[in-house]
Amino acid sequence: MGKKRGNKKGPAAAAATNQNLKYFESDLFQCDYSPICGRFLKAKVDIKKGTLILKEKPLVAGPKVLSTALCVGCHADTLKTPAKSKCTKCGWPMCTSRCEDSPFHKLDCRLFREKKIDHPAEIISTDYGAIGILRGLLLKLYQPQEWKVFSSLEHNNEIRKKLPIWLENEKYVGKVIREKWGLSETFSEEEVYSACGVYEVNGFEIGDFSKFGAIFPKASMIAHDCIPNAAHYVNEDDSTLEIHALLDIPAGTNITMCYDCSLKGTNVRQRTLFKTKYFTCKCTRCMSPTELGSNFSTLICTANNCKKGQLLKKTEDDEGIWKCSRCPFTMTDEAVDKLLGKYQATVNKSLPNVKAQEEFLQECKSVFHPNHYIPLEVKFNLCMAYGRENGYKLHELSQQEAYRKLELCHEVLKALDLLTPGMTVVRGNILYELQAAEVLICRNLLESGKCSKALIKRRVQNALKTLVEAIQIFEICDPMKMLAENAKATTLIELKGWLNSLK
Ligand SMILES: C[S@@+](CC[C@H](N)C(=O)[O-])C[C@H]1O[C@@H](n2cnc3c(N)ncnc32)[C@H](O)[C@@H]1O
Repeated sequence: MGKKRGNKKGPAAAAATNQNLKYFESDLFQCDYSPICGRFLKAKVDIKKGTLILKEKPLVAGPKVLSTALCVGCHADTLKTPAKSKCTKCGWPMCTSRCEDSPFHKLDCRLFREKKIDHPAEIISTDYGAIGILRGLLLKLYQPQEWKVFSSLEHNNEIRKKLPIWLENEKYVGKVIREKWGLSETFSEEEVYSACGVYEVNGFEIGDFSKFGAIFPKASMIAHDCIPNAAHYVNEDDSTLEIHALLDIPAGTNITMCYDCSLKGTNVRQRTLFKTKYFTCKCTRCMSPTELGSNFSTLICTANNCKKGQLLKKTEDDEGIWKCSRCPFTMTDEAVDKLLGKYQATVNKSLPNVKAQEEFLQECKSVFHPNHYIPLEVKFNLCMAYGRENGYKLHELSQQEAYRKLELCHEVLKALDLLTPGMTVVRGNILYELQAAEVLICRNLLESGKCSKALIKRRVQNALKTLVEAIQIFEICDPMKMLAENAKATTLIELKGWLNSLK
């Protein structure tokens, strides 16, 4: 991680306090300001977990910087599915004439028409990636009220200016908008770079994750925390964003989201947050070397005469040295990152089945604490894979495999309870798999006659509760709503029926 980076807000954020904070308020929350994280949202009343805190339509949305060849209406990749049509008004490429109705294309369509700006002649052009930023800038010309909101959003220019991203913005956005499209009189350099920053710092990814970003001003006021109490989901059909409470949020408490990778270790989270949002998180989890006792980043000492001690980084240690708890062995941050990168690459690419994942977990034992995020990710994958992968069915699991699935689900849940408690989708998935394993075990036990009916009934009652909790989580998460409906219509009814028959 190298040197600590200060988070003190610069003039842009200070100026933002002069903006009408009321714009960002609702019955449930108010907007406040701190010199460390700028504006943030705070609960006005007690908010119960599962509550819909906010539902918002995008202020603007468009392709992300560096996107190539796409439909300017629906943003489909026209390299994969060639554009068959053109916008009848501005002539830019579109999949079909239906894409012309896209609300996102209105402002750029008007400008391209008025200024006679033609689409790039080349099939592959990164100019398309400047359209998202242009759409933000066009609020200045066509929607001044919305421009006030857009231009008040945090851009972190003071930090971005010193990073390679600034040159990338200049090459792929500044030059395209101001020089190629001839808009240097219309938009100053400062405005273009600030709009780039607003997208980077506040943008939510929707649709094809790598290509399409949107600005939801109210949601973007929510501060980051590595143990968040709220989460967002985007409805892909109408691009609305919903924020739900993952936990009970008492009145006066900050509403927080995890901007990225809550299920990674501190080194990875901090690096990603700085790279994408330009700040260093100082939440309680980041400040705790053991990540609040979870050992999510803890390594096992590999020194020949030790192999037992735990390797931790003291967060106040500027040099980023990892020290063994039992011997003088140390590792640098760079060496740790290299090690993590190597194991993460294996997890991402070369564990094709349950057997390979179980073997990998054995290998991990000499390097990582059992709760380290890398073995934990594999354990999560295994929870989902046992009885599901490659066409092999849940009821085909042996009793031993079902117990293994159950054990893994409990292990993962324990870590989630510490680090991402509440109604997260990950928790919903694990609960769903846990009840499935438990029900299978109970059916086998009943058949074998090795367990009393009363005990089996108690276990099935618990499995039912677990299933209900999983369904409640899926119901608030847009991409999982269908699964919730299916589970209610089938699994839940079957389980209740079975429980009734266990008299
Ligand atoms: C999406 S914006 C949040 C709204 C912003 N605070 C504002 O006033 O417009 C994200 C930026 O807010 C700041 N921020 C959010 N959470 C933070 C935290 N936990 N610690 C420090 N800065 C934070 C960072 O500058 C980050 O890049």
